[in-house]
Amino acid sequence: MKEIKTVALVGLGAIGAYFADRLQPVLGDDLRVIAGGARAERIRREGLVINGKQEYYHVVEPGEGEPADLVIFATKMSGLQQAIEDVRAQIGPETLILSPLNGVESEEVVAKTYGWENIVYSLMRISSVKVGNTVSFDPNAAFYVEYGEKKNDPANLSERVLRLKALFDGAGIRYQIRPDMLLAIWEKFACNVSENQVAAVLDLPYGAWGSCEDAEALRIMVAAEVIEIAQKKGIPIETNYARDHLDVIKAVPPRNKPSTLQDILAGRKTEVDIFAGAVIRLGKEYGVPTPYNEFLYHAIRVLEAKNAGTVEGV
Ligand SMILES: NC(=O)C1=CN([C@@H]2O[C@H](COP(=O)(O)OP(=O)(O)OC[C@H]3O[C@@H](n4cnc5c(N)ncnc54)[C@H](OP(=O)(O)O)[C@@H]3O)[C@@H](O)[C@H]2O)C=CC1
Ligand SMILES: CC(C)(CO)C(=O)C(=O)O
Repeated sequence: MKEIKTVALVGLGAIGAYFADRLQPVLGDDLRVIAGGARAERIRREGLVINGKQEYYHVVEPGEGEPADLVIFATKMSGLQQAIEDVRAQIGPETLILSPLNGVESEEVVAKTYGWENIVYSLMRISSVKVGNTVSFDPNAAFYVEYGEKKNDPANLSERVLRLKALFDGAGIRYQIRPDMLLAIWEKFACNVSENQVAAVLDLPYGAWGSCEDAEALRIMVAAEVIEIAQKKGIPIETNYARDHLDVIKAVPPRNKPSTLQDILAGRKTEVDIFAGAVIRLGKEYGVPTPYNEFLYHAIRVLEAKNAGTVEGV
């Protein structure tokens, strides 16, 4: 089995920092952080402070270098297309690709340029926050990557899943290889669409779902639209998935905030287009009405407009 010895990471933000933190100690300069222009200069000059520790990385500019064994996309969806172009020199016929962004579309976007052949499905079950040049996540929390082929038989994993497993084991990156990765991605999507968006509109931390019945009712109503679309697509998600997920949510520190609320509070654009935006589009395609997501889409756009200072009188 061919060892993964070189990794190109594009996106050194909240999620990218988690990978960088774990991969640099085992790969050294063979972890290449891909960045160009002012961003590259800033990363070279300032590095990144991860959980209080100053770190510096081997920065490789777009167009430089040679194919890596693995490319990890860790940008937001709004930056993914540019990242796809910037990482071109790092991608050869054998390069494995992970794009653990939220939403259900990142693999498709990457596949439009590089094909499906080398893409391994993935998502992040982690809560990480980047503010300025510092990233914080609980290093001891049971965070993990879910990854794998579309279908995975634990007794007969594919070679590339095993190559990634060896890398993650060596680097101390926790993971789960789910038997059905499309199911895993849609379960996470149901969480993000309901938790992130309701929390963003009502300014709620994670503690709300287990302690406030009305907040919980909204979470379930919004998730139901995603679950109905997923079931129409043939994804075997349980009708009660969101309700049953409450036990997992209760284990999240009650003060934690989903990333969409963090974006609103920090005055950044949110990822509403890959949450409610995608649900509305897919709802039309599969004949599922999505009124709660339509409401949330516009509500979050209003919050963005307030942040941008374009709502008169605010
Ligand atoms: N944060 C979290 O806890 C979780 C996030 N996710 C998902 O992971 C994805 C990434 O989120 P997150 O890490 O929070 O986002 P961040 O905004 O923290 O990080 C994105 C990083 O990508 C960099 N970037 C953008 N374009 C390029 C490019 N062309 N070349 C190099 N670097 C680039 C940005 O640099 P710059 O700042 O210079 O623009 C930024 O550092 C999202 O889809 C998110 O929903 C999933 C689970 C949890
Ligand atoms: C942290 C987590 C898993 C919460 O839904 C997330 O994906 C986010 O905040 O965007």
